[in-house]
Amino acid sequence: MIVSFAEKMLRLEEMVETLTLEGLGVGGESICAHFGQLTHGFRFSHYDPPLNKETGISMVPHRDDTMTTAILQHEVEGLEVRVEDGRWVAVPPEPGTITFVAGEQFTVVTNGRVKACDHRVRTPSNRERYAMLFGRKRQDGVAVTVLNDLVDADHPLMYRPLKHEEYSMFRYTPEASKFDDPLEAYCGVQKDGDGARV
Ligand SMILES: O=C(O)CCC(=O)C(=O)O
Ligand SMILES: [Fe+2]
Repeated sequence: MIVSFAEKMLRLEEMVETLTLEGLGVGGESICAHFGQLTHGFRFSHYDPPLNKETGISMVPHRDDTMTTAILQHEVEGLEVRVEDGRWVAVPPEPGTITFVAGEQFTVVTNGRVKACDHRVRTPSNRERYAMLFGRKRQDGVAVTVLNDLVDADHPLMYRPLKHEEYSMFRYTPEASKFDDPLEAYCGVQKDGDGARV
């Protein structure tokens, strides 16, 4: 059963990614080649009632290190996403709904056109909570690169190839926490006088 569920999730994820990439003008062959370099996995999460009853926060704001993450919330609320004006918006745990959040790898692939989604878990009702997550990311050993279709005179290359295993080690270091955007700091193409890492 879990295998057939995973297959369906994969098909759905491919559909969401395809629509997004096609919408940005990426051709079918590039999308196929990109999909050929991905892998996927499931995670199940259980949250005790939040330790801090006042804030209700049980997962701090973060960006995923995936291409995309599909999130299924089971009955109890919690997922919140940060929208453009900085407000946090709750995503209700409606039965049968799946929320897709873009991860940092998708920002690289789309040459910065799709920003990774800031999200967190906050459960004001202080209830125990379950969620299921289906993530898609680049296979180990294969760097994440910008899709050529998304680089042109109006959209210069924004990211060098991202060695994602190395980045995940850097990502949680004290050095990385100094940056608002550690991805940019790690593999952003150097702009005038800006101190991006090589
Ligand atoms: O539980 C959720 O709704 C989201 C969890 C999450 O963002 C994560 O595990 O990265
Ligand atoms: Fe997340």
